[in-house]
Amino acid sequence: MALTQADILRALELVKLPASGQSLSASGRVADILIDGGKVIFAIGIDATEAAAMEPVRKAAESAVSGLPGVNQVLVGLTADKAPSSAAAQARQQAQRPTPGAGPGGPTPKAAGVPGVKQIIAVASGKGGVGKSTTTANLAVALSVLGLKVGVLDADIYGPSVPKIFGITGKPRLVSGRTLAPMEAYGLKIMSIGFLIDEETPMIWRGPMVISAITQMLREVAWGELDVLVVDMPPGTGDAQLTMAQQTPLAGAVIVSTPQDLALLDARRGVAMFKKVEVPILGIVENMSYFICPECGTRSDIFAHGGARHEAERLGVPFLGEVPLAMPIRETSDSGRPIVASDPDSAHAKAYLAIARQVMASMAGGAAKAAPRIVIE
Ligand SMILES: Nc1ncnc2c1ncn2[C@@H]1O[C@H](COP(=O)(O)OP(=O)(O)OP(=O)(O)O)[C@@H](O)[C@H]1O
Repeated sequence: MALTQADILRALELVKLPASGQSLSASGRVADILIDGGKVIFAIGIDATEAAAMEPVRKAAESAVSGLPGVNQVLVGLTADKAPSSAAAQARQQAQRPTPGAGPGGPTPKAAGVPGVKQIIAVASGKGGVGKSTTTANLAVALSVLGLKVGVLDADIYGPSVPKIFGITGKPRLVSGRTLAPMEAYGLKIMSIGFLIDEETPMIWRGPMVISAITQMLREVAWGELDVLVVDMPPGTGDAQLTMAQQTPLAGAVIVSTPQDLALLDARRGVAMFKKVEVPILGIVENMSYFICPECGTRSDIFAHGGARHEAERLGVPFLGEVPLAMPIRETSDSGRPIVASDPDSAHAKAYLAIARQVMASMAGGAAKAAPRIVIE
């Protein structure tokens, strides 16, 4: 007999919520049950502040449903559509804000959220394809060249490309229990959501898995001691991105944009999203800013370069620097050798190093505190 949603809900009657003792099925929190042959996927709705407390419930739900006849794979995600209460957000903010004047190389800031990791920063973009992952990778290598211990967490559920940019093949190995060893490249510790989510998992099922996957990548990876963990966020400003920004103990966010008007509108939305969850903006990077002809050396400002600098000024957030549209950046990024690692003396690598210095300065200064209120038009 084919499995039905009623079978799933019956199995979930055995799973109790820790606070109330109510059964998970009766709580009304189970949503989006999808049954595909022997594969079952569903979400458990939570308040964003409950993520850690509800993780055992998620695991119990997974094992209860795994026990049903005919089930051969179960994926359960926690989803939060409510922002954490403002008191909780404030407490989180205070705990994470770097001590004034303390960069990642300086005195240890208070609770960074993940043991051993001093600061976690996000690299985000309001839309896809603007070069966010290329920027993440080169910024991470540049921070390491500047003397920091750096990790990269690829949280781009829609197109995890960090393994490719760093030329990583294979999967991380288990070190103990559920703890995974990060992969390593160019002296960085690297973990990607691509290692955890099956490539064939349809996009609509990825959203519900976001919180569990992020929690797992933050807490169940042996990161060791890091000065900074750079998170490559999924592009855009939808629910998945907002949930992720809430669930990751971020010290700040870098927004990548191209100079086009449309991309800048998206960048503005990105800035607004982080403000909403009270994550400081470290600044905006203008990628594919201008083009230098490799034949004649002539510079062309294809999209009226300088738009992002102007936008940053308008929004009252730091402008971190510009990166040209350049063949060597694309070639090295697409062949697993980020340019800052493979050609550190090139002008392009220097552009990323200058941005990394700005990011360090922004982190040390507690980011854009005096930014004006942002209204999305
Ligand atoms: N400054 C640059 N010059 C030339 N090519 C670039 C530059 N930045 C990124 N690229 C290229 O553009 C493509 C998209 O870049 P990337 O994957 O970093 O973007 P993304 O914003 O992370 O995309 P997605 O939204 O798909 O995750 C890649 O082929 C990359 O090599």
